[in-house]
Amino acid sequence: MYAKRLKAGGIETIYVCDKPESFEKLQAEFEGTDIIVLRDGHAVSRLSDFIIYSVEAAAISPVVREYGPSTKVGAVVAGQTSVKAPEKEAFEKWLPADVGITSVHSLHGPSVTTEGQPLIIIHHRGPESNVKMVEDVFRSFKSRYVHLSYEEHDSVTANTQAVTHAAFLSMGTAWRHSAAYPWETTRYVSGVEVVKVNITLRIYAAKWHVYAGLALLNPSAQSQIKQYARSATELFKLMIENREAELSERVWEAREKVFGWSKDHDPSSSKSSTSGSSSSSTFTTQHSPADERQPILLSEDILDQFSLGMKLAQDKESPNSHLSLLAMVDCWAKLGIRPYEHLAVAGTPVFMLWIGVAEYLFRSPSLVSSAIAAGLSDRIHRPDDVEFVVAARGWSECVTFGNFDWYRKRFEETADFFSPRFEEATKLGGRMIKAIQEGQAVTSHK
Ligand SMILES: NC(=O)C1=CN([C@@H]2O[C@H](COP(=O)(O)OP(=O)(O)OC[C@H]3O[C@@H](n4cnc5c(N)ncnc54)[C@H](OP(=O)(O)O)[C@@H]3O)[C@@H](O)[C@H]2O)C=CC1
Ligand SMILES: O=C(O)C(=O)Cc1ccc(O)cc1
Repeated sequence: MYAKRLKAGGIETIYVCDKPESFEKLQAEFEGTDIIVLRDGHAVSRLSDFIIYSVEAAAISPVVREYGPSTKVGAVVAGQTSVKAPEKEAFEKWLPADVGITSVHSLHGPSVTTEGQPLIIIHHRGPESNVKMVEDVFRSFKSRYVHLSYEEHDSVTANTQAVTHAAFLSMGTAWRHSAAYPWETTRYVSGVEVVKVNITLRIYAAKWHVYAGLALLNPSAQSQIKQYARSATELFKLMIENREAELSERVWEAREKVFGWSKDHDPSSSKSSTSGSSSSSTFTTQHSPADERQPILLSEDILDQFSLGMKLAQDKESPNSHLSLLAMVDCWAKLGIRPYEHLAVAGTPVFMLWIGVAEYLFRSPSLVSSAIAAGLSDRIHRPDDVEFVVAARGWSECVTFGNFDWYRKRFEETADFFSPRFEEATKLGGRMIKAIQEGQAVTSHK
């Protein structure tokens, strides 16, 4: 993606390489373009003024160790790695001292437009003028530059990506263990359920190592994923033990802490009432911009257009505990995560949609009450909730254990289950993201 878009954006000379054994394959891929394919990283490093390592996070150290010493004197080196702790260590250890380090990270996948998306720039070593050079290289992307340190990068992406992916990965694992395609039941074919299903499939259709890297190698990610699993487990126990008062208190407190809305406040219906400022509150409320902004998601009717399943006229909505969402907001509250602030700095499309789904549920006091009631009494979703808790715990253990092979196996088993619908889901999901982002752009320009 970078080679092709940078070329299209006017960068004159671009050298690329893959592993030496993939040289011929890469030549075929770039045939007819002006992009110059070289045999290995030594050849690229000796010729280039700006070098971007775009490899798996787990491979960054051996790859920089091999090719870093060949870097041209005075060149600037970057990585596109999604987690920066291992990249920083590898660059410091293996790059010659006369080489600058100004790294990057585009916060989106290759099928999304670069325009308006955050592009993190990390200036770590070398003259300040290198930052301008990097900004100029990427100018044609029309991305939004965000300047962070290596450490700030890993902290913000743990908050935005790691725990969000854990939620969608758990949904996928739960559906697989229920041996049910969500679009074949009547329960996941409309409204916000469409977003849950499409994003889950989008993640499972992508490369396992991207998610494994940012979950297993980011120092802040493990504890957050563990808290998400703990939140899901504790809320579920309150549900099945029928501890209504405790469940309600916990959910409403989390709503207030994360969104700034006190229990009786419905931001959609009474714009004038104050939010999150109840003096009886025992929480320090976050003065969230949630109250002043337009909702992230589109209307339910529009979301229905992106469904993989069909809603039949006679289908009655059965109430859903939305355990995955109650657990997310509880987890954000427990960790003091401020989702809107992180979204504004460095949100990915997936994170934006996930906040949108949580916001949709938590905006409406009646939907929150109905989710709590469903959690306590509904028997239709409960088997899915059991699978969800087991799945969330399983992903958390896998990440804590830090084993890439285990992660890959868990990921690929569920990916295989969903693979027949990947093509269609990726197209639908892409259109859905575009529609929602365009809706956002329209409302933010009003
Ligand atoms: N995909 C996404 O949405 C995003 C990804 N990123 C990050 O970008 C980086 C690249 O990801 P992505 O392009 O998606 O993944 P890919 O799997 O497509 O690319 C990784 C490449 O690195 C090559 N590679 C692995 N080991 C070596 C080695 N020893 N020497 C030379 N090349 C090697 C791989 O070769 P081979 O295939 O032969 O193993 C592969 O071509 C990752 O760190 C990822 O986290 C960042 C933003 C978004
Ligand atoms: O939006 C997301 O969270 C994605 O899943 C796509 C993605 C994956 C890896 C990155 O480093 C950046 C974006």
